[in-house]
Amino acid sequence: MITRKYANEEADVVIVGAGAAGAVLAKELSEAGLRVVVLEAGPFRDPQSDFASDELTMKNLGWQDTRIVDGNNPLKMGHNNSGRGVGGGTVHFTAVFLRFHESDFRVKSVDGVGENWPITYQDLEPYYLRNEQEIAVSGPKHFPWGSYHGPYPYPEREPLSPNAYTFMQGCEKLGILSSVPPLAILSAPFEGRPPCINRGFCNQGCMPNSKFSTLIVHIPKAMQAGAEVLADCMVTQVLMKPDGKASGVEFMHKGKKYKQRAKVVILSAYAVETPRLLLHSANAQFPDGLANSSGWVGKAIMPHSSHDVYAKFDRDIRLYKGTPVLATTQDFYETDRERGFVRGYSLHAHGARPVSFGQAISQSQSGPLWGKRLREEMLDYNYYARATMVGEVLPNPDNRVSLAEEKDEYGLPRAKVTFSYGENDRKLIDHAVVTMSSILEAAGGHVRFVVPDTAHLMGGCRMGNDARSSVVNSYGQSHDIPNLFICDASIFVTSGGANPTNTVMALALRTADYIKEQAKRREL
Ligand SMILES: Cc1cc2nc3c(=O)[nH]c(=O)nc-3n(C[C@H](O)[C@H](O)[C@H](O)COP(=O)(O)OP(=O)(O)OC[C@H]3O[C@@H](n4cnc5c(N)ncnc54)[C@H](O)[C@@H]3O)c2cc1C
Repeated sequence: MITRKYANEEADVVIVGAGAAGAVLAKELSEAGLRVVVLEAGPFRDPQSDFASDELTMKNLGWQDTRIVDGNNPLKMGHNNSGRGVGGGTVHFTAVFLRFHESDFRVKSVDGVGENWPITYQDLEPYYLRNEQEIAVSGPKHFPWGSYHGPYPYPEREPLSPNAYTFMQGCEKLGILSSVPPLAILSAPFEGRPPCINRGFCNQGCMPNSKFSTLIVHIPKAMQAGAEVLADCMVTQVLMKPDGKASGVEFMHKGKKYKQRAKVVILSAYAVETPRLLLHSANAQFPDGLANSSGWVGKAIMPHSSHDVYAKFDRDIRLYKGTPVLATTQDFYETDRERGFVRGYSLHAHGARPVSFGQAISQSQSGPLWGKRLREEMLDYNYYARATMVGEVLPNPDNRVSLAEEKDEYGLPRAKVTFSYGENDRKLIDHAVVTMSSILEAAGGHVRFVVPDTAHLMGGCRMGNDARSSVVNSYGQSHDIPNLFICDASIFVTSGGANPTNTVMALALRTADYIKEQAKRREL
């Protein structure tokens, strides 16, 4: 049994998923006086007792349910993708907190590929700023790329890790500009939280609370304002009324089924679970799934291409030291036609703990490594530096989330995730791998392993002005069902070449303002 505030009542808003977007919405809407219920599939963790400095144990922060993957480049799911639990992916994310560039919102006009967003950079700018101020992002006095050059609310992080120094050294030798990135990690005390002490366990959950997550920032504020946050509650269906509006959701808690009625339903369950929920909530009125008159639900999912380059040095680097990403370059972000492809990428100096190092090099492009050879290579862990790319992947409707035949423990069809790179994506990756290799070699290293990888899934319910070719409008409101909103990484139209969470949270703030306005005008 769970105790519930609105068991027999209609809440104003029910939010599915307490991750980056869901928690921002919960805070904003409850502080505006709306009666909010948040349903989160995973647990409500306490950083001090539930986070361990242990790579393997903390894999449980990721969404580990089986997904069926196919396509020419099947995606790695699990820890690498969504989070599961209050805070969602922000609990184990690396906290690189970049903005998208102006061109990201207009790729069709600028480069003739993909689709334009229904909003511009200027529409999101005030929300980026609000996010950065609300969580005291630390960053350089002058950030060289994009439209915003700082200053960030808090000073940039010091000291740099040896891996970051090495990356910066290589960049300097090649005339590539590099910088400390903006990070959602404190460089000085803020709201009772201490500055980072460089333990380096950001991807395992930050025990001292120096790294931002919505678990420790937005959710407590939402609860303070009256929001009900129910953990271990897996939403299994969006419920509909005969008039074609959503009436609430059905969810499971400890094997028992419950319903939560609400005036507004918001799905913030990330790029796999949101389309899955819409597709399997199909009914007689919406036989192809909810919000899917366009046929675009599940389509055009995009990871970032995220190949890693590992180079061996004669000196110690010690990839475990410090915050994982302390150096970056966006010199290759914008289209340069001479390179033979459009769009671009960011490069980060990126730390790696021993288990992920071993896993990575065992799957490098030069062939699988195991047994004695893997062990011997791993003994040299301390001498490796690593660079990683965040590469823009173009949207392709064939890359999609659909429903598999196989059922999960709730009797729901599992998500099937299909992904293949296109030609532009492959050329971009090749270019980035050469650039990363040159940087590490210029710093004195010898490239030993190139490891294919992906990160940050986006898309699957893209926003747009045309209801025939998009799922939601620019506020995340479904074109088909006016009281059903989608607000998470699934509404991205293109993927940009930068880590996405600042953009996810900026979109959530904008959607929250829109819903607050609607509530004021009693249009909910
Ligand atoms: C290892 C790693 C490192 C990353 N590093 C960075 C970084 O440095 N910078 C950056 O910008 N981004 C980074 N990201 C990406 C970032 O985590 C995501 O962009 C962000 O969390 C997406 O936000 P979201 O709200 O769409 O989904 P999430 O934050 O994933 O939240 C979705 C929530 O919905 C819940 N949920 C799903 N289905 C249901 C259901 N049916 N019922 C109830 N609840 C449900 C999930 O449990 C989850 O808590 C990283 C991600 C990973 C995995």
